[in-house]
Amino acid sequence: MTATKGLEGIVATTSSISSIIDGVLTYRGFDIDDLAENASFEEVAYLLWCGKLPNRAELAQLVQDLNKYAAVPDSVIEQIKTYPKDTNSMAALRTAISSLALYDPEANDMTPEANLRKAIKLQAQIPTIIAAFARIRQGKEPIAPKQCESIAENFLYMLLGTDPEPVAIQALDKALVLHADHELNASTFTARVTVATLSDIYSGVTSAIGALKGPLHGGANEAVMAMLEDIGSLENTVPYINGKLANKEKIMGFGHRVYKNGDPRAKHLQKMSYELSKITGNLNWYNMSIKIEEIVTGQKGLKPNVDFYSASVYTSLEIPRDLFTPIFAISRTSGWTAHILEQYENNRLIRPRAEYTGVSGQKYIPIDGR
Ligand SMILES: CC(=O)SCCNC(=O)CCNC(=O)[C@H](O)C(C)(C)COP(=O)(O)OP(=O)(O)OC[C@H]1O[C@@H](n2cnc3c(N)ncnc32)[C@H](O)[C@@H]1OP(=O)(O)O
Ligand SMILES: O=C([O-])CC(=O)C(=O)O
Repeated sequence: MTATKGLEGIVATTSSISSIIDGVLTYRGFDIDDLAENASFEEVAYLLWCGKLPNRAELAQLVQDLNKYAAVPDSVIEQIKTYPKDTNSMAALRTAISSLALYDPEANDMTPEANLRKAIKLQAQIPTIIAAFARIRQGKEPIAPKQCESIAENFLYMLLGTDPEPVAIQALDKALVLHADHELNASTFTARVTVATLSDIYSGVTSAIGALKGPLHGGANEAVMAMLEDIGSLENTVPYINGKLANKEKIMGFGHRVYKNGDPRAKHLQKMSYELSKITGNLNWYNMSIKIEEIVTGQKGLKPNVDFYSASVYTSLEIPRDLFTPIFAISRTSGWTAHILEQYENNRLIRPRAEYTGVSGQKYIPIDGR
């Protein structure tokens, strides 16, 4: 038995949800370029869960359900109030999502109808939790969700406390479409492994959030912004990045396990970053990002991934840096839960093998003899 480091190139499951063959990302057969230009996040979530685009009545029903479930149990909000004020935002989200299960009477109901309903509940409640956490740590009361046409609008409203501008709603909605699913990425694989033991959907999403948190995966978008802030100016960009590359340090937001010729989502986020920067009148982050891309692609051949330009997009939307990865989680909840439903439909325990590299033949020595 020989191990493949990082399971690179291993095909671990079949799935009909999304595909990244030949550098083209599709959700249920629809090209991401088409969806990014035309679909709302709610249409995409429906597509991922149900395998087809919703008609008007189906979409209206989903929006109604998302509004119905968006409020989070008071006990969960009270618990968030007890978190230390400097809690890591992904740790807070992970803990709060896990505790949601305690208050859902159908948490352990494994019927397909209950599981789809729980997927919709999680999709509705995760934005509310993140916005509540963000306000509570500032000493403010959380804002209850209102009846909205979109998760993007409701989230910005609950986070910022004012009705968001249409341009901000559209930008966040498009970012959610772009992040919704991505074949067997690390967090989705994690979710599938968890529920393949026939554990519940809350356990699957809680595990997935833990995997998304890391800077080699979803945590990279926050790390990109930290890097931009550390660089500070366009003049400092070239020496800073050259220094990192000379030290063989990774540049966050570049490279990908599967895409070697570029991530098809990055161009959309780059365009959004430019357009939003023009509106805010601050092109600094965008110009620095372009310069970084020039250097990293020029010297290492590495292309920006989905996390790179999303950092400047979210900053233009006045979203605090440590909420970037939780926003990724809002979007990816649709993909995680679609994969969880698919796993349940045709389940088998996921249990690979390890190539043993330890010592053998040891004999027990009584403790006083060691
Ligand atoms: C939503 C997402 O999850 S997208 C990915 C988000 N993560 C990041 O942006 C973090 C930065 N990028 C990386 O760490 C990697 O490119 C990953 C984790 C995304 C993919 O990793 P892998 O396929 O395992 O590639 P691995 O880390 O082995 O890198 C291969 C080589 O390219 C180099 N490399 C890869 N990414 C980078 C980078 N961002 N900056 C500099 N060098 C890099 C590695 O140092 C390594 O070089 P070596 O062969 O000389 O040792
Ligand atoms: O697929 C991956 O390895 C990471 C990624 O781009 C994603 O999760 O969107």
